[in-house]
Amino acid sequence: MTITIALPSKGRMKEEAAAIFERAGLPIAAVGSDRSYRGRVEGTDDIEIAFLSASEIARELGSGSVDFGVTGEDLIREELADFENRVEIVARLGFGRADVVVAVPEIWLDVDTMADLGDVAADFRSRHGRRLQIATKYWRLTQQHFSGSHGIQLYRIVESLGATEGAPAAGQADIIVDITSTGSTLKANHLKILSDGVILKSQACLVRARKPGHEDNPRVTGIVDAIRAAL
Ligand SMILES: Nc1ncnc2c1ncn2[C@@H]1O[C@H](COP(=O)(O)OP(=O)(O)OP(=O)(O)O)[C@@H](O)[C@H]1O
Ligand SMILES: O=P(O)(O)OC[C@H]1O[C@H](OP(=O)(O)OP(=O)(O)O)[C@H](O)[C@@H]1O
Repeated sequence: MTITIALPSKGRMKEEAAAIFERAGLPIAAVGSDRSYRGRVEGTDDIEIAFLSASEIARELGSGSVDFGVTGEDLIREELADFENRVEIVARLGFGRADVVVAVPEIWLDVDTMADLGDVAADFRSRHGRRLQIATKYWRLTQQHFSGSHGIQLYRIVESLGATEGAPAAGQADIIVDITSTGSTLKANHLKILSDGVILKSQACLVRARKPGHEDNPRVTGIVDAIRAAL
C-alpha cells in the first residue's frame, strides 16, 4: 500500500515541514520540476507526497484521501466537524505557532472577559437594533467558544477571509476572532484580546487520517516514530 503524505506547498509552514521530514530521515524531493505538486521520499517508492495548501490538507485528511498531513491545529479543528473521530494528532511540531483569539476594540474599557462580552451581546439589540457582529473565518471555533463554552447565543458571524482586524474600524463588524502571533496586527488596529479570549493555542501538527489498515502497517508506525524522534 502506498502511503500519501500531504505537505504545505506554500506559505509559512512549507520550509519547516520539509525540514522536519529531512531530520526524520525522510528527505522530500519534488517529482519533475520544483513547482510540481507531487513529490516522493528519496530512497523509497511506497510513499507519495502531495503538496497542498494548509487548509486543503485539513480537508483531505478529513476525507481520508491522504494518510498523513502537516497542517495547523486551528485548521484541523475548524475544517473538520468531529475531528477526533476522523483524524489523530500524532505530534505537535513546534513551529507555525499562533493563537486563535477573541479581540474587541481597545476603547471598550469595561469589556475584559467573555462574561463582559456576554453582557454586551445581551444588550446589543436594544441599544443598537441589531446583534453583535463578529468578523472571522473561524466559524466553527467561534461558535464552539461563544455558544458552547460561554453560553453566548446572541451574535452574528460576518465572514471575513482577509484583513479581519480591519473589520471593526471599517464598520463591518464589532469584534473579531482571528489568529495572532506577535500581536502587532491587533495593536495596529486598536484591538485587545479578552483575558479569557484565547480559543486555541495552535501550532503545526503531524496528523494521521483514521483509516482501516493503518493499525498493523509498519510503514505507518515507522513514519510516526521517525517524526517523533526528530522533534
Ligand atoms: N502569523 C500568522 N498568521 C496566520 N497564520 C499563522 C500565523 N502563524 C502561524 N500560522 C498558521 O499557519 C497556518 C496557515 O498557513 P498559511 O497562511 O501559510 O496557509 P496558506 O498556504 O495561506 O493556506 P490556505 O491558502 O489554505 O489558507 C495556520 O495553521 C495558522 O495557524
Ligand atoms: O500577530 P501578528 O504577528 O501581527 O500576525 C497576525 C496576522 O498575520 C496573518 O496575516 P498575514 O498578513 O500573514 O496574511 P495572511 O492572513 O494571508 O496569512 C494573520 O491573518 C494576522 O492578520
